[in-house]
Amino acid sequence: MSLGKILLVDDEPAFCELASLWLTSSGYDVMTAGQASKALSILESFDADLVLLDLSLPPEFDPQVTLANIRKFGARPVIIITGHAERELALEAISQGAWDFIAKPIDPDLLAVVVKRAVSKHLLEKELMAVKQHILPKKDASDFIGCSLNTQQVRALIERIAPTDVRVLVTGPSGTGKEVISRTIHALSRRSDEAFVSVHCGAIPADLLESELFGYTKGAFTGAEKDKQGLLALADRGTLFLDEIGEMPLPMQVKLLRVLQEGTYFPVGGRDEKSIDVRVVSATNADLSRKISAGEFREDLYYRIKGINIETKPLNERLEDVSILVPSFLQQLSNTHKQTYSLSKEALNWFRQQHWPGNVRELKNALDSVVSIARNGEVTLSDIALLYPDRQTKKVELISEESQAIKADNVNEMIGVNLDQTLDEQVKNLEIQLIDMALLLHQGNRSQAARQLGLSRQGLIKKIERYGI
Ligand SMILES: Nc1ncnc2c1ncn2[C@@H]1O[C@H](COP(=O)(O)OP(=O)(O)OP(=O)(O)O)[C@@H](O)[C@H]1O
Repeated sequence: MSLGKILLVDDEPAFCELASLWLTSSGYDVMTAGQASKALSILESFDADLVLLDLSLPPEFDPQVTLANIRKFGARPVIIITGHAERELALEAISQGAWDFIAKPIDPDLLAVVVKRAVSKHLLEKELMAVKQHILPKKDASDFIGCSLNTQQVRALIERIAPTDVRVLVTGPSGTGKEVISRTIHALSRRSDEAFVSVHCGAIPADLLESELFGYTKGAFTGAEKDKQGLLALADRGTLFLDEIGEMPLPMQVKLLRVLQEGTYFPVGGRDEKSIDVRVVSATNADLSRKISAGEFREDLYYRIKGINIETKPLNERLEDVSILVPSFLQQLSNTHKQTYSLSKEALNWFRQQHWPGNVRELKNALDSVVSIARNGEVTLSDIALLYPDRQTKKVELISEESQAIKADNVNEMIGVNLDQTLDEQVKNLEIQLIDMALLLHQGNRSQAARQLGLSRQGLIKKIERYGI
């Protein structure tokens, strides 16, 4: 196993060859470069844990130029190797961010110690970062992606209620992100270190649901050869996600109601009452009021699970979100496949102009498909036409009530994402665009636009002045 990756930057081929042989035989992966610019391009594909850098490099052969570029090597340690052994230069190199300084001719024993220390430090830092990213709780609801007012409101609600223990019912059409919302609530809650247990109430056969949820004791039924914990026990201290709760059979609804009222249950066949501490988040695309009227869903259970209701809208009522969803999913695909994907402007417009009856799930699947056939990672309209020959690029109307006056094209032109900009710049641009949109919708009436944006009239005027709208 390699001890780490080292990039050696020196313009003397003989030294490069010798040092590289020596480091390789000591267990490191080594690449070499004769110039700083070449070294930087190697780093794009070779994630070195250490850079060994000569200070006097072509074309300038000026140590000051090399010193000024040290930060371009990123967070990895840089050890300066040079014939210029002056103390001044050494100190300057360290002040510019170098890890250490070794003078030629190099003592191999000293190099071995210094290299080992620097590589270990960097590998430990990388490990620590990975652990931190894994364990640090997320602080916002940005996993629920979108820029429409509705999506922003949902995100704000998630962030407000996640830290409480209130029960949540997420309703809305299939593929609109109900599970994303539920997982985000868990991730932002004080229970985030505990389990998020998902139960698909419609997918588990009715006669198995009780034992799946409550577990069973040995001998409870034929085949129950030993005690088995149920999903409720697994979710203890965490979050229980009851997906498609509208499909839960009535007899099971009665039993669930008892758990929610008492916080206790009996495993199937068991006499020992178990206590449970779970936060319940439920989701459904069914109309529960209609189901209650039809006698298919218990009203008392409805009020037990409802707590706070978050409602998701169909994607075609918030088509602005497509402009943010597509680049975000594209970025996720690039990360997963370790390849850069991009989308031509026309292709992005095509995505903005579809109706997406299957909502975000359909949009995401369509993007997955076209990316898989795109040449050189760039998705074009012709790739889309190959997979969706019947879906022409056409103008669509936004159908949300308050947006009826605006053509989708207008909105899409107004809401743009640019991943090259800083977050602050993008937030500012988004604010300007949303204010523009609200003013347009209300024919310039600032009071109505402010109400729509959830601002006071004075607050809106301040923003208009600040942004020079
Ligand atoms: N706003 C969103 N941000 C990020 N991803 C989303 C969003 N909405 C939906 N998705 C993605 O779309 C797919 C479907 O989402 P999800 O399963 O949460 O929908 P759902 O409403 O629970 O669907 P169903 O009712 O069919 O279970 C997932 O891949 C999810 O990651």
